[in-house]
Amino acid sequence: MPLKAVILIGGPQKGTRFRPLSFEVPKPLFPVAGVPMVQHHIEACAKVPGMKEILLMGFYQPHEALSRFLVSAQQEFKIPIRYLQEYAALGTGGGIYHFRDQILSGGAEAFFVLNADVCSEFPLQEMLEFRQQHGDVHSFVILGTTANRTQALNYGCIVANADTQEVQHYVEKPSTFVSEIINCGIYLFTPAIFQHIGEVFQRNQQELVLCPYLGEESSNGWQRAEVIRLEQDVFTALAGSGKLYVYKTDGFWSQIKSAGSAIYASRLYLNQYSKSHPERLAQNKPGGPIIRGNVYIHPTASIDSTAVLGPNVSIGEGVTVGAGVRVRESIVLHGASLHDHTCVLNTIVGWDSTIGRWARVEGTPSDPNPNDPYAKIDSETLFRDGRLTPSITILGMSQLPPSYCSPASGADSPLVNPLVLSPQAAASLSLLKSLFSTPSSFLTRS
Ligand SMILES: Nc1nc2c(ncn2[C@@H]2O[C@H](COP(=O)(O)OP(=O)(O)O[C@H]3O[C@H](CO)[C@@H](O)[C@H](O)[C@@H]3O)[C@@H](O)[C@H]2O)c(=O)[nH]1
Repeated sequence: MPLKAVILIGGPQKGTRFRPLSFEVPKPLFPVAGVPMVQHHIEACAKVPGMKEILLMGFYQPHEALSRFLVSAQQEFKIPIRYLQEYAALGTGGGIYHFRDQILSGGAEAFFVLNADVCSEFPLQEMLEFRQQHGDVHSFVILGTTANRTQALNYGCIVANADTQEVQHYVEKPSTFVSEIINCGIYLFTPAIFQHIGEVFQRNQQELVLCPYLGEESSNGWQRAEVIRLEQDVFTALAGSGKLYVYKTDGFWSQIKSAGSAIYASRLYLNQYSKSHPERLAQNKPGGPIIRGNVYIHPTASIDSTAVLGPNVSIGEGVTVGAGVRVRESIVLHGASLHDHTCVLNTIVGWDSTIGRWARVEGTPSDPNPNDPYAKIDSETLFRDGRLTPSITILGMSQLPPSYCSPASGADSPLVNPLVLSPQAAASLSLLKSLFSTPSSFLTRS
């Protein structure tokens, strides 16, 4: 069966809880377990038999980093991968409706939609099989998992028939308890979904005709009608109609909203590597550093043989790790340098940062409650009850990466456009530059 996949990558106004890291690279390209966050999605989609094309959909201006990533992913996974840019944030349903012809081109009979900001085992094949067994061929499937009663309120909540798994009731982020089964942000649709999204679009348009002032916020009323949320506008209406089913997974799953959740997601993916990519996990070797648990080291990194790394450590491209260094539960991003005897725990060390000799950089883990099997990571608030929520430590980068500072090169790629920064974005980037150049020189003690 010809299949497609759409990965919703959002845009620059999204991912605010991921700052300052999302200022430097778009959040979907942030490395998790050594590879860009969305590469895990792409890899899972590329494995599904019949997959014809993978579409990344968002409202980022195309730029060099994204374009380079797409070219290398196409080569690695041997499947067409394109970026479709929304002219504005159209919501989780508006973008796929706007680009429906592109999604269905080539005769796709079904397609997956995946939120970029989740990490998962991505049981896509299982979702296909589940649909064969439980629904009719035109039914839609949501991937669901179990959360605890309190945390479920932060997600889309699903009430399903216990025998058939048909969704009877769907409420997006309810204010009181509805169900422990939550929406994982991974869906299997057939082309028939566009009729349902189309109905919402028509309704939005009619509302605009009746109440034209509704369109005043946006420069254009059409745009407002095109903003559609899959969850509130479509799933809520589909629940109870016999067309929407939930496939529950016990496999690992987490949102990646805050930078702290990137360390947790890295741990989940590194665990998975022992089965899926053992070659990506560092081994203890004579003359090499001491490895504890799951560790990813980029082949270009230079690690002193007396360093001790792990568990859950990802070391990026060109990183230098000196003698006697200890790193645990951390992500060290490309170009960073950890001088001799530094200790780095529960931290993200930003691109090109330098940590001076004997420095200790330590954050507080923001893991889910280990005593609750259904606990999810809490990434909602920086402050709770007026107090700063303890979290991982983040060192920003010491200078802006070339891909963000200079106009794009490589005119042969169709995606490459000169980067256009709005005045606000340019101002915040220069503010960041000044803020983050100071701490990393502070940390250098040679
Ligand atoms: N292309 C595009 N992508 C978007 C847009 N708005 C959001 N996204 C992408 O869609 C995903 C969901 O984003 P949010 O709107 O922030 O929703 P959420 O709070 O993460 O909740 C969603 O995901 C949960 C699971 O992680 C679900 O439980 C919940 O029901 C909902 O689907 C993210 O990957 C985000 O980048 C948009 O206008 N356009």
